[in-house]
Amino acid sequence: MSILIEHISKTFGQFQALSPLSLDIQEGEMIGLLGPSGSGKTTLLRIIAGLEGADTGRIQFGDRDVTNLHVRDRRVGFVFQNYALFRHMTVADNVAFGLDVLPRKERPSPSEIKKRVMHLLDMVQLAHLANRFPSQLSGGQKQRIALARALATQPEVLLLDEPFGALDAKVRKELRRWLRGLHDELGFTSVFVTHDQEEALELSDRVVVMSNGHIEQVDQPGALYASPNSRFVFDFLGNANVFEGKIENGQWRNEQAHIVLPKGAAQQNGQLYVRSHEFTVSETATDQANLPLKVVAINPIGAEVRLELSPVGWHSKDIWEMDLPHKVFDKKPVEKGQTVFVTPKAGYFFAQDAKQAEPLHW
Ligand SMILES: Nc1ncnc2c1ncn2[C@@H]1O[C@H](COP(=O)(O)OP(=O)(O)OP(=O)(O)O)[C@@H](O)[C@H]1O
Repeated sequence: MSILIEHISKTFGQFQALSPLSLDIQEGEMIGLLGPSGSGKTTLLRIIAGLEGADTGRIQFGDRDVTNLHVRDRRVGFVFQNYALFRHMTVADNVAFGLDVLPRKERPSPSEIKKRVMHLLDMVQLAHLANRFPSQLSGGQKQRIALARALATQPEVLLLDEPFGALDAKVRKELRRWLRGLHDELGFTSVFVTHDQEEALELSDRVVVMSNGHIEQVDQPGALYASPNSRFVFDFLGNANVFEGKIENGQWRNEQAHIVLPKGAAQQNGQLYVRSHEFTVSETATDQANLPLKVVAINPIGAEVRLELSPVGWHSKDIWEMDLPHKVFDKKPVEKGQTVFVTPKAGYFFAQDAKQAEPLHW
């Protein structure tokens, strides 16, 4: 089922939670709504669901205008972060719930409901827990039951609000893959809310990046990472470090630090965004850059070592982060308190008032 969102806006009192925004979701797509807290993700999801009314605009599911349709008539499945299972019902009864409450003429027979529930429990690989109560399940199991329950009425649209937010990193990753598999197998359309960029990039066909009640960018994960269209998206996706430079003799200068412009770069003041893996590190300045930084922390993170670096003799809004493969770090280990020099290999440059970044390579 495709979903068309046109000029949807929402205010709570004086507060504009959503500015008029539009979005076209294809049938069978998995869309991630990504953004910082308060950016309007949940509000948009609730409006799609029919749990919240919009002030302006309209929503269409396929050819059906559902703008004024009650939540129960929209035929969407929901999954929330906090499972929302009924504590006094068994797992099987929880999954059957959506079918049990259907109006009589739409409700399948008790034996058909039983069959469907067992099929769903098989699908989420928890048939052996059918007679347990929610309190006897782990968080990951509860969330899979919540998903089975949401799918029981065979919705064509599945809406998920931070579905894995309360789970630990490993279970979260497993459930993500499993959800993606289920989505592809059953072919429904999914919209999920997350503030975890890794989750959004890994799971979505397209990511909708939101801030302050509007959409900043909609793109496939790879395109979003390669071509962020604003400072906000750049900051929000991936660890970007910012060097703010004034142009002087073909260099960007920031107090004692400087970077030589790459060939072809326009001579303008602005901000250079450099991702945390796009540097080299050395004990002295290079011909290309003099960017001294003091090592304030060294953290092994998975396959890489992350250095936290504080500028020496120049200013930056944030601590810089640099990710090095263990092999590179082990060859020439640095120590906490030491001053090192970094040299960018690539970056994106935002000229003073420009909205669009220019990709740069040295
Ligand atoms: N019922 C409400 N009454 C008043 N303000 C609300 C209401 N619901 C949401 N808001 C406000 O609207 C803004 C957007 O909220 P929303 O829950 O959509 O954000 P979000 O991006 O989902 O955030 P989070 O990641 O923290 O859940 C917030 O500033 C929130 O305080």
